[in-house]
Amino acid sequence: MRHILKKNNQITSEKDVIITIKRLGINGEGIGYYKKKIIFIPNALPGEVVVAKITETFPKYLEGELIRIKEKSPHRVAFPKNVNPETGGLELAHLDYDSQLLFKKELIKDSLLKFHPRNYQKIKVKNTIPAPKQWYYRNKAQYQIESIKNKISLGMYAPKSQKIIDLPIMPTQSKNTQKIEFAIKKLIEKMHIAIADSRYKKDGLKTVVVRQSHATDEIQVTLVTIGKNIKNLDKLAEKIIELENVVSVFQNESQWNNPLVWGNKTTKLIGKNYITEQILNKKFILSPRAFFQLNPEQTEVLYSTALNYLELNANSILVDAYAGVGTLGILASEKVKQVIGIESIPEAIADAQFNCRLNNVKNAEYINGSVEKILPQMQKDGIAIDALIVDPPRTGLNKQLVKTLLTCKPKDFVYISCNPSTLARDLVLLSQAYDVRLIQPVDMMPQTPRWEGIAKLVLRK
Ligand SMILES: C[S@@+](CC[C@H](N)C(=O)[O-])C[C@H]1O[C@@H](n2cnc3c(N)ncnc32)[C@H](O)[C@@H]1O
Repeated sequence: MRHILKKNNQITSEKDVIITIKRLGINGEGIGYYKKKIIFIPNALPGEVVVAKITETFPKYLEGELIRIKEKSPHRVAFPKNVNPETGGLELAHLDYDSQLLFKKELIKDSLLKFHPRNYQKIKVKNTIPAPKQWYYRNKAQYQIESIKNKISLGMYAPKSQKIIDLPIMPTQSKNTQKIEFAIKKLIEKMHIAIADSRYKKDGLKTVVVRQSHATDEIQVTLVTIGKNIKNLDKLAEKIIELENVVSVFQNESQWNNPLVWGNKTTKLIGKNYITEQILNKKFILSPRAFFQLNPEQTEVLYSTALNYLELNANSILVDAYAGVGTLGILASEKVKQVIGIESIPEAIADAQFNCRLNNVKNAEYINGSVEKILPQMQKDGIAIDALIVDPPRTGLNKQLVKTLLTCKPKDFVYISCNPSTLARDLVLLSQAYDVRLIQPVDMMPQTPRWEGIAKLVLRK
């Protein structure tokens, strides 16, 4: 047994243990048991017998680090070559792709079993739809930047660490977005741009976001800064826009006390106001802060599958709740009488309204505000909703909102979710009035445990 000094200066023991891995956890870690206590071991696979080091002890569970594999899973594949194994976002890269798809089907089945919405045993969970590309699919890179002893690092934090992996090779990130991040780092070094430093609360550059349109190749760069006046930032923007495919550079201002990457104020430094993306037969403009799926090719599959689950007709009033830049509503607009979109970010609403004009859509209206406030108001105003799409963030639907839905009762209802736990939780209440006909997982993020799926709900007669 070795002894280590922990972060909180307590001496604890650290020892190697042999664990049989039973299943994968929600974050893709192997799960086993040590002395009847659950232990999470990243990079270990079900069926494997591994030697692990216990790294953290909590009252209800342990965390471990994989030291050696004694018995290997037949589903283990080689981790991509030349990639730093500390790089985050590749939690399942050591598992073959068919098993990744199965894992994503099992994730939602496990959540249904945990929360058991009405008739959960009868809910049909379909096989996960595979992504067209398993590698190099991500269209947006959001890299942090730091300068320590005059050495600049631009990249992502290693999991559970404050260490930035400098210019990581990310085999899920599109090659162009990586190339532009690398080129921007060189410019920052050459032009001596100030880097934000939390130790001395020194203002400067904090994050470099590069997003590329799959349809047009246009690249939008956003420089997130702490503070407004960063010396030579405009000159840096002039250099960045000369890089291949870059059409605009923005500055987003954040503050030290902001726990999020993005601050509230975004201003254009140079170039176009937006980039244009295309999904199926419709075009969408994207301003820097607007949400857009990270895997554009698979987004077409996600959206067309979701819309096919709705029985829309020329008399339908469709509500697209959590509308982003209006994608789903605009794609459905030809089939319905009216689309009403609800979205909380004002810039996304402006994009959605522009997108309607761009696609000559005249029967869609976008309302800025929270779904929790706008839907009850619509109900008070006597607007009868025939069909509803909700596509909320990971937290799922607020309980009060679910109660509103149970009283306004749209006949057709599709729930797009990025979190199987909150989906299963919300289905408990929703299944009081709705039958959950099926759940279709769609793999938007190969090599990661990130989950996306669609639930089709039909009002019970
Ligand atoms: C998962 S995204 C979906 C966007 C869009 N449906 C798409 O696929 O591009 C969730 C969206 O909901 C918005 N949002 C988050 N909370 C909200 C709320 N309480 N009310 C309205 N919109 C909200 C976010 O700004 C984001 O655009």
